Amino acid sequence: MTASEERPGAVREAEEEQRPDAPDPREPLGLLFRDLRTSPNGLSEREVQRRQTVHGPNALTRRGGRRWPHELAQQFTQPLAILLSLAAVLAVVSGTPALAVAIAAVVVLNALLAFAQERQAERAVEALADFLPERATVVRAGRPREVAATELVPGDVLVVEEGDRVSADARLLSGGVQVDLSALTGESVPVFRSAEDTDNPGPLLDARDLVFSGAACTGGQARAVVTATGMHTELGRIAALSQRTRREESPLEQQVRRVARLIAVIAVGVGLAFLPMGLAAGLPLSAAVAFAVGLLVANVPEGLLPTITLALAAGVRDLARRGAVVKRLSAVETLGSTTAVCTDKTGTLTENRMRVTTVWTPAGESPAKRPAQAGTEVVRLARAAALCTTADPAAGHGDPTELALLELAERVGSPCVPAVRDAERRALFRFDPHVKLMTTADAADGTLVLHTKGAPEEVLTHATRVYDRGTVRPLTPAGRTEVVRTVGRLAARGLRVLAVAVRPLEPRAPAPGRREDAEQDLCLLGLVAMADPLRPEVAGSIALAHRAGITVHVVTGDNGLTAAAVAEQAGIGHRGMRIVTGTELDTMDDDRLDALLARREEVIFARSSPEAKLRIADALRAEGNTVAMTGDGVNDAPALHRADIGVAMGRSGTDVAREAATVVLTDDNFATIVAAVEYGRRTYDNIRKFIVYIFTHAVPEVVPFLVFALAGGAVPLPLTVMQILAVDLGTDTLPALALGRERAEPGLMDRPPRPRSERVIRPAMLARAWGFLGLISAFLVMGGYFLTLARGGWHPGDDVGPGTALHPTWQQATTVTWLGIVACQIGTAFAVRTDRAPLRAVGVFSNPRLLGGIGFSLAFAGAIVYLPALHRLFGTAALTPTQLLTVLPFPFLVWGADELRRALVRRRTAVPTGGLPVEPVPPAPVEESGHHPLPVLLARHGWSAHRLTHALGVGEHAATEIVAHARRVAAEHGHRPR
Ligand SMILES: Nc1ncnc2c1ncn2[C@@H]1O[C@H](COP(=O)(O)OP(=O)(O)OP(=O)(O)O)[C@@H](O)[C@H]1O
Repeated sequence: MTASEERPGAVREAEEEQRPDAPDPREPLGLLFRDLRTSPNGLSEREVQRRQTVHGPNALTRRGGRRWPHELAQQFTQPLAILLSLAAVLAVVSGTPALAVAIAAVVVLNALLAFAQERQAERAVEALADFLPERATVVRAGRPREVAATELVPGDVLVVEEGDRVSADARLLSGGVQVDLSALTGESVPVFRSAEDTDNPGPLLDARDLVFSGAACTGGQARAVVTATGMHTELGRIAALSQRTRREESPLEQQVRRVARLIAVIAVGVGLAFLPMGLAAGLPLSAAVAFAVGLLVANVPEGLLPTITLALAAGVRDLARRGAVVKRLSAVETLGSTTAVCTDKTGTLTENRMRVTTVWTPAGESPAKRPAQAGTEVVRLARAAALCTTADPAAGHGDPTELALLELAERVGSPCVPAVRDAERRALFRFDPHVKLMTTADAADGTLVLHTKGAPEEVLTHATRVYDRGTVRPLTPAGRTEVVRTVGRLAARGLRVLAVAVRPLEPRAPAPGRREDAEQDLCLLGLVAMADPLRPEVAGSIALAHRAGITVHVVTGDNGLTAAAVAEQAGIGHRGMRIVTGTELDTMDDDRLDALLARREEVIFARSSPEAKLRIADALRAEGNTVAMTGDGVNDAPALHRADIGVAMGRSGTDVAREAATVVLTDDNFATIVAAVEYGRRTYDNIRKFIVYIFTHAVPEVVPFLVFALAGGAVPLPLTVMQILAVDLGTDTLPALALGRERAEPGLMDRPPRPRSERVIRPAMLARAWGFLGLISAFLVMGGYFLTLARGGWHPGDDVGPGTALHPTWQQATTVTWLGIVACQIGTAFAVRTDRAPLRAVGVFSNPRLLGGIGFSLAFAGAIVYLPALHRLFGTAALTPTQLLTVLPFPFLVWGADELRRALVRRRTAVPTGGLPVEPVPPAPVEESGHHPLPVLLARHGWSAHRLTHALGVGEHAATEIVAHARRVAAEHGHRPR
């Protein structure tokens, strides 16, 4: 059975669309080269350009059909929309068609708004692809070079390596690779594909010498000729058939949806309960029903969910601009609750710009500055190290460690030309992060020499001899000790140390086929130590992370002392630092690992394997942490999946890691992770802000009805249902959206992380919305209403019905109530901009969107109050200047009251509530946690006297007070003394 027979009919149709001249990828290689008009040397640039015009870009185009009508229709079947539609039907039945039309308008407007916002959110996520252009290595005119994956054409010769994502369908020419084809087959176990396996009668996807676009290469290396690109690839055909999958709802959105439904149920209950009250107050049945419907509409938070989606999408866009590409909307909220970050060292904390600073051979240590200074030992070492590389500076690719070694060889006067090096190479065992070694077999004067470089302890394990001043002698225990001591000394300076060794093979002996055979009986040449500067912004970010209560662990393949020195420079380890090596971790059971991490010390996991990351992520999560974990290699993918937030390096990372991650850093920088946490917190805070804002208006909308009902007919209705709708859907919409883009509140990163279990709507928020801001607003608007009535000569019980003398006064009074609500909501918008801080701390005019939104509200309100055409619809009347003046102070009163409340809250909890405030100071020497009671006390909370005085410049007396305070704060936050 062939591949096409196996696949469904629709696939076959898609297949028929294939270009008639497309060659069969399984035909003999010679024929395939002829049909594709190419050769193992690849195409010329000119030919590539020509083919690009013929075949178009190598990209998938969406052919999912028009889906928007379906998506729009879905908005009308949401429970809240159905509820409101029922309310509209009720309004028709009760004889108030205007209200029914208004509610229907609400439903339609809301659906349109939600639809537009959903699409914008989707587009924000889709647009992220632009931030992560895929690259591919191709051989063109005989030379390998990196190009954008979209530029690939059939006939290109592709180089596929571990960690790459295959970007076109291709037939292997040489080598073998392990590929994960799950994107095409759903089967996640990697399969081996080799140029040698050419006998493939089965389905196309099973052909053992083919690789396909969308596959991830998890091991090996191969060259392959591209047979199909873009929509003609197997992946393209699947994409052509598949529908766009619906975006998954984030936990936050789910929570809010549940709350919105709950509130809707309450609203229905309240509406029903007030129906008899309305009747008792003397209303006719139709008016009572309209009144119940009004209450219902007032309480249903229709606009909440789309506004949240939009705020998250805005967060995604802002983060992308800041260098963190977030692949799921929900990641924005998870980022905000991060409690632990596990970071790589090289490239994330450091710049990944290596330079060899010291070379050690048994002849001594040398700074290896100029050829003249380099002895023959140094030159021999540098040459061996340079031969054991795959980097090519001219082609613009290569591991910085290797680039540094090539540069060293050049510096000491023995440059290594990559093309010659590669031509002389007979075997290559790439750097393996598990064994931490790399070995090559290179031809030299008719014989082969094995060159090995790697982590010193690993090289030492496989070395039996040492090259010492012109002679080869056995590596004695004393000799080993000296090497180990030297490594320790260099590593303690923060240098990355590699050992270099060789083994010449017997004349005419073949290159070893297995790594184990190559890496044995080595002759040690010496050590190279390289410096990799700390990124300048890292220390500040670590301090910020500490202030925000986030623990930073380093998980590195490097030496513990090197990592500790770098960590120390970065300020990691403020509460104490532990170094755990890979071997120690292997012997540690899960309970001990949990106990270690529960101590809240920062841990350096040195010489760790990628699998260790998975264990560490699990242990941290078991401790209740929200874990962000960085990674760049193929083997990091499981840990990136398992962490709450997998962070891949966009520049240096492999495609596989980028795919597994939730966040991709386009600048590989640790500082961006902390910035992303800050954005996450800010977005979450902003969502809470507009929730408070939207909830607040329910009170001044419900209270007028209550007063009316409870007054038993003595007080005329202060607010009409249409007026409620004008607030909910007119004046409140834009300010709510604008609050979603509010700046960060000062102290945002001085708070401890939000516990995972905490709900987005906290009781304190409801208390503030309903019990404080809402009540004040209700009090003010009712005051305005009665004042207007009284000024017009009204007494309780007077008839204000149409045709009576008091009717115009009543209309003006309801207008005052309505405008009062609008005014109070303006005050509320300013009040909710901060949760604790005074508004001046963020700037009264610092959110131009909000000012614009309020401007719109005012214009809308002006139209409703003064445009006669709208008076009938909304039951409003033009106000006199005096009446306007009644409403004028409302925003200031609401806002001012909340400023006072916040000032009181701040006084009650005067200290930053976060983890203890920490300055980026050098870690205290261990002896300091000695016998003096003060340091002991401080150390219990992660502080030492030295650090305290150093950080704050205070004397011992002040320090004592601070410690006492620190203890109180720590106790309040559940930090038990250790
Ligand atoms: N290209 C290489 N060839 C040989 N040995 C290497 C090579 N790169 C690194 N090493 C050795 O392996 C050790 C571990 O390197 P690895 O790349 O796994 O970790 P790292 O990059 O230092 O740490 P991190 O995980 O923080 O990025 C290094 O300390 C070095 O001794």
